[in-house]
Formats: sequence, structure tokens, C-alpha cells
Amino acid sequence: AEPSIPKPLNTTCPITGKAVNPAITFIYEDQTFAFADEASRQKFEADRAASIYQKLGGKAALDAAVELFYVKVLADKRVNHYFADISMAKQKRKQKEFLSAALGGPNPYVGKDLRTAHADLDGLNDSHFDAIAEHLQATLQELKVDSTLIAQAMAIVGSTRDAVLNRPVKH
Ligand code: HEM
Repeated sequence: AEPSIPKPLNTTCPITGKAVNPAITFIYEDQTFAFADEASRQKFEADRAASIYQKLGGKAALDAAVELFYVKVLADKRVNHYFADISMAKQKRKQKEFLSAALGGPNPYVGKDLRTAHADLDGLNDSHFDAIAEHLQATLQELKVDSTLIAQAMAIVGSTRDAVLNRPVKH
């Protein structure tokens, strides 16, 4: 077999924001991350181990959860009309990226901020947010996620409410 060509490494350290030393790396979920220094490598590794993301089961578990979540969302007349004209393949990918980052996954979220993403959704209110949150919670329960972990994940999701509903930022 041909030797596989290594992917180019990240050039900016995810911990310090400084230029990486390409010799200082850590592999997580088949992705190689480079760091500015050894302390950053260790912090990244410790952060991953402590993350809700990893406790949930990492990428495979998050991907499965988002798939099941949108089955529930699209079956719910309270909210499914909002998703009628959008690409669900893209939506699932973006939601996986957002939730992974929010729950402590290894990659930063690079999509639209949630305020901008939901700004044009007519009439969006707490009842819609509650329905969406309910489906996410039911999904995690169905996947037999530990209840403490579900509570932690739902607290993070709940913290997005003001942005999703385009409410003024609290000071
Ligand atoms: C529970 C909190 C929520 C989170 C974390 C969330 C997350 C996201 C993310 C990450 C995107 C993609 C942003 C991008 O384009 O880069 C998005 C888009 C979208 N969300 Fe949400 N969302 C939430 C609540 C809701 C609710 C309550 C509704 C409506 C019932 C909704 C409907 C939509 C729709 C229709 C889009 C696509 C907008 C477009 O492509 O024009 N979301 N959401």
C-alpha cells in the first residue's frame, strides 16, 4: 500500500494561540493536533479527558445523537415548519459542529453565531426553544446517557436561549 500522506498540521496552538512546534503533537479521534509547548499539549489532553463530549462517547456518540434529534424535530409540528426549506444534511453537520464544540470537543465552532443564525426565523419564541431542548433531552435519555451528564449538557444548551431568541445580551 502507498504510504498515506500526512495532513498538514494546525499552525496555531489551540491553547495559547501562538505558532506551533510541529514536533509537539497529540492525536485525538484520528486527528493530529500540534501545540506551542509541552504544557499546552498536556492541558489540551486533560481538557479532552474532562469534557462532557468525551464522557458522552465522543464523535460517534454526538453524531448519532444529532441524527436521532432531528428525526424527533422533523416529526414535531410545533417546530418542523422552520426546517421545511433548508438542507437537513447541512443543518445536521452544523449542529454536530456546534454541539461538539459547546460540549468540549476538540475543534472550535466556526459556524455562524447563534444570534445571527436564528435572526430571520419569524415568531421564534420560548415555546420553540423548549420544544427543541425537550427533543435533545429525550434523545440523550433514549441513548442511555447518564442523567448527571444530561443535566450538564442541557445547562450548556440552555445558556444559548437568549442568543437563539435574539434577546438583548444581559449585563
Ligand atoms: C436549542 C438551542 C439551539 C441551538 C444550539 C441551535 C443551533 C443551530 C446552529 C449551530 C445552526 C447553524 C448555524 C450556521 O448556519 O452556521 C442553526 C440554524 C438553524 N436553527 Fe437552530 N439552534 C437552536 C434552536 C433552534 C430553534 C428553537 C429553532 C426553531 C424551532 C431552530 C431552527 C433553526 C433553523 C431553521 C436554522 C437554519 C437557518 C438557516 O439556514 O437559514 N434552532 N441552529
